[in-house]
Amino acid sequence: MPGTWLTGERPGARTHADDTAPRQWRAILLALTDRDGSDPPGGGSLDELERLAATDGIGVADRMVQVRGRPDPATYLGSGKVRELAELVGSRHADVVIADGELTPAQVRGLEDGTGVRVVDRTGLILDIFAEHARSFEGKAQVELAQLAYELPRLRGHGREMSRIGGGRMAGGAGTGVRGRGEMRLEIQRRHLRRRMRTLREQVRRTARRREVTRRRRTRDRVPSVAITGYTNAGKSALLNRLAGADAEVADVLFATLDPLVRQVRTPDGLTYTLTDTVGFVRRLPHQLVDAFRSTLEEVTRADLALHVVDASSPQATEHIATVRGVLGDIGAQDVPELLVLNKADLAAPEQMDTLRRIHPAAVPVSARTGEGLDDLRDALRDRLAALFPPDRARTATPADTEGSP
Ligand SMILES: Nc1nc2c(ncn2[C@@H]2O[C@H](COP(=O)(O)OP(=O)(O)OP(=O)(O)O)[C@@H](O)[C@H]2O)c(=O)[nH]1
Ligand SMILES: [Mg+2]
Repeated sequence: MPGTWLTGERPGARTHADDTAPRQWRAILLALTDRDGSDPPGGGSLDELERLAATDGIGVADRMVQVRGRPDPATYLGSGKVRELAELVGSRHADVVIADGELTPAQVRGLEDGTGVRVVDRTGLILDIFAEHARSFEGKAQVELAQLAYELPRLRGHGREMSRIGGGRMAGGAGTGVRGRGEMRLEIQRRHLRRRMRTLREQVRRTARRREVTRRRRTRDRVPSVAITGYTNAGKSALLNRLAGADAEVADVLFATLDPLVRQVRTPDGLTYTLTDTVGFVRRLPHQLVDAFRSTLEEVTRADLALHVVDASSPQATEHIATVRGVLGDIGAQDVPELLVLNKADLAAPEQMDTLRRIHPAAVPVSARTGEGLDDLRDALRDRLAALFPPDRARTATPADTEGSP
């Protein structure tokens, strides 16, 4: 499987001249920022990039931020800054440069030529993490699909810009006729990727269809469904474990969960509902992943209620809420009723908790760690479900009965 940028040379696989033991990869984080230093990307953004890097087993040697309105089309940074970056790479013994923004293939090449080390962007890093965490057949197929979508335009020699820069070098005189040999090889590679993508899409579609059948049966039986959603690392899996007595993987890394996990839960007054844990969101979630994971993400779209979990202890809690709602809108889940949960109440500063509660009066503060607030959450869930599924209707009506009625 063609992987992303680290395939075949995972961190730790390298040794340095002065020590023989394998060591962790070291990265320089790179960002462009507007003149006022706000967005993109403020400190929060590079902090998040650092967490993403750590999740992928990469340590951060240093950060470099250039104030610059628009990236240079060839080198991302200005040429003086590229030299500065190369010096930083050398003095910090860095192995890789990770850019917070999205780089064009030309910019990757420009920066790699300028620094002599591997250069990757945020999307490539996130794809790598997803590839490491994919467990199920479906998850792996989705990740590979996203990787191929990312790679397709990055194959050397693609596009108009490349036919000028690289095309001449690759095809120059080596082939016959109008198209050089390099260009033909490229076309074969591209065709191969596209064919593989079609196969993967079909696999993903088949799994999604199977899930759809199960879901339809539950709808017919009027079993309400609650989907846990939220930013990555918010504590979604921890909450599922608390509410459903499940044993979903809980880990202090980003994107620990990629596959939907469904559990049945009974409220104290006997209402049964399903609770689904699924993949978390992140700011600027790569569109290749949104496309590939659409059927997984749509678990929320089909749910009767979205349990939106927020890490209330994060300084970025408000941005995270906005990001999650944005992605939910993108996948067509904006009309699913939401119950907001302010998780990690044990960690959050009291002032921050007060602020969040003021802005979101209906939100329920809980701690999946200590269990605090869980009874309130169970009550809130019961009330919301009872409102959505009045007991008399739940027994008599079927979806077909209500279809088309006002
Ligand atoms: N202090 C504290 N830590 C929590 C709480 N809930 C979860 N955590 C921790 O936060 C980290 C992430 O928890 P998960 O349940 O894996 O988060 P998630 O939302 O499922 O994350 P992904 O699946 O990676 O998107 C873990 O280290 C948990 O132990 C809480 O209420 N308080
Ligand atoms: Mg999880």
